[in-house]
Amino acid sequence: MHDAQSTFTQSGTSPTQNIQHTPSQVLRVHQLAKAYTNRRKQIMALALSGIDLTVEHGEFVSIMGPSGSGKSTLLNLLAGLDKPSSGELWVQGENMTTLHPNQLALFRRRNLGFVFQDYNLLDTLTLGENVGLPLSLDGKTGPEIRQRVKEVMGFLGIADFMQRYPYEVSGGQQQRAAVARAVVHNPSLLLADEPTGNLDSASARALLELFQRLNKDLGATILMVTHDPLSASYSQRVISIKDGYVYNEMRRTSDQQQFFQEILALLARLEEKHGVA
Ligand SMILES: Nc1ncnc2c1ncn2[C@@H]1O[C@H](COP(=O)(O)OP(=O)(O)OP(=O)(O)O)[C@@H](O)[C@H]1O
Repeated sequence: MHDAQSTFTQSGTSPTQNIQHTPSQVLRVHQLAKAYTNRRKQIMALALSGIDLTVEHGEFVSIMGPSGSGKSTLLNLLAGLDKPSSGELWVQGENMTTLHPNQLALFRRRNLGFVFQDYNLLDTLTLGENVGLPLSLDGKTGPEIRQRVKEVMGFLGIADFMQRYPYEVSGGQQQRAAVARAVVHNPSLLLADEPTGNLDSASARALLELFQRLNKDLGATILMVTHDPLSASYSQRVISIKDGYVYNEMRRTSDQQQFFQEILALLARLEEKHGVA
């Protein structure tokens, strides 16, 4: 174990003057590092050790990597749920690492949408109420909320289930409602953590096709963490991470089947390097 203070500067204190933003970038991550420390500030795990990446407006990007490579840690930092040990991240040109907690909470609510593996819907609310929640929290009026909820649930093919409770619909329908809730406020960036992890293969494909439609038809910018090469083949770019740094970036230049084969080959290389036979 190392001494955390000797390895990292505090977040928000590293120089940012030389970093160039372009308006087309929704997300920019510069030298992001995260060490988990114990109470004595000794490093227990160096989960991320200097990640650089950007996501442009209208991109659909996947993050892949072996177990323990730092995917969840990265997503938690991007979501503002945890603080980096060093480095910076900007969403829509705003440096999230320097925002005051209250500003950060508001910024996350307005600019980010989240989809989790286990849906995270509130059981005491109908699907329609769940979907409308981000708008209610933002002080929108009843008619405005109803109109927008209807529109988004219609686009995602679940308008008929508006009055049902989560336990009255299938897992695939719950996940669509979770996606509707994540995009109802038109976030700058949709973050998805293993969104198909609890779905059967037909529902998983349907959900990924919806992600593609959100991306292509509505211009949604999506960053999805996944273990699954088939899921990743629906995106346009795959960023793989290994041992806490970016190992490789691969852009889809051919059809989905070919991209799927390229991702399988990449994963085999990643696992070789990891010492897995
Ligand atoms: N709260 C924590 N405290 C200490 N170490 C942690 C903590 N969370 C994660 N780690 C360590 O950080 C490293 C990266 O973990 P992380 O969960 O980000 O990986 P992952 O790629 O998401 O893994 P998986 O695919 O298995 O979910 C691992 O070595 C893990 O043991």
